[in-house]
Amino acid sequence: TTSMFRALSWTLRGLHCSSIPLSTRMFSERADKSRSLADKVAVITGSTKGIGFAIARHLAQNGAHVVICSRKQWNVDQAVTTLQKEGLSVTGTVCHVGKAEDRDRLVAKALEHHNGIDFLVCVAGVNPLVGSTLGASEQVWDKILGVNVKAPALLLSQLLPHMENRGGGSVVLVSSVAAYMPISKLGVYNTSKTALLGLCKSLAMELAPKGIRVNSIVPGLIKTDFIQMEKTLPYSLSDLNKVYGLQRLGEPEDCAGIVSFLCSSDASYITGENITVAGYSPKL
Ligand SMILES: NC(=O)C1=CN([C@@H]2O[C@H](COP(=O)(O)OP(=O)(O)OC[C@H]3O[C@@H](n4cnc5c(N)ncnc54)[C@H](OP(=O)(O)O)[C@@H]3O)[C@@H](O)[C@H]2O)C=CC1
Ligand SMILES: O=C1Nc2ccccc2C1=O
Repeated sequence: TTSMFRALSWTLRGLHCSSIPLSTRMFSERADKSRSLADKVAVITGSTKGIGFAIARHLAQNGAHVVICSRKQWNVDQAVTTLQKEGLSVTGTVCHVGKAEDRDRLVAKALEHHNGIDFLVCVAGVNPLVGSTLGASEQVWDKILGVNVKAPALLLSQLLPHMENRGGGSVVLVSSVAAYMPISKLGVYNTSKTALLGLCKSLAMELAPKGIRVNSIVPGLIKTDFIQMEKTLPYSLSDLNKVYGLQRLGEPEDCAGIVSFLCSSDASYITGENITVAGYSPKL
């Protein structure tokens, strides 16, 4: 509960609500110490739109230098320009996370002006298939697992020495409630998002001795371009939230404060966690 309260405080800080009454002196002192991510460097994949863009903006508002990327140069240019105009420290490059040479370019970009990397947030994800799991071609399996599951691990392996240089770091993976509760006709995607939860646990264990924490966020339905294909499904996923939840769909910004929190020193004893951001709780 305390960590969720801190997470909420981070979310509100991002919205510049600095006048929140803090209940205890101890909490207040700790929060002050960890206010800033200044001098930290964050790499965020799939960050020119939607959830990744909101996370990039929030981390940068908290003082981090943020390196954004996505597949399309135009999207990168637009996103960098928008955030720089807001006075934020942001650079970017084209990177399709499934391509080794693109990942190399991203790492080089992140190291251009800085001598290490502190945070990696893996947001890029794809779902090219609406259809049955067993009807999926090998090509579809390779694409979905390649981008959603393999790429975060491969990119992290490239960034690892640069995180170790900094004496530790924080990694955040982006799964989905589809990991817990399969969405019909998205079987391969569901499977990839469940695999990410396993990846989170394994990496958390392997990297703990190096002081690198690995957590994941598990979004529910968030209003972005990604969910356009929901309209092709024979039912409305937002009904779930209407029955169990906070009676609204999520906004990309709903996913941002929790990531800044997980990167911050307030979360320094939290690793291997999967945190749902769905307006309802799909698990015990
Ligand atoms: N929206 C939702 O309801 C939910 C989303 N998620 C997850 O959140 C993540 C982001 O989704 P969301 O923000 O909604 O999607 P958006 O479509 O709004 O944004 C996706 C971003 O990722 C980039 N991108 C796509 N493919 C790649 C790739 N191969 N390499 C690098 N960048 C890429 C896109 O830019 P470009 O086209 O230039 O590459 C864009 O910047 C995904 O992993 C998704 O599975 C999870 C649960 C719910
Ligand atoms: O792709 C997705 N579509 C969704 C709809 C509802 C909840 C999660 C998701 C996804 O991750």
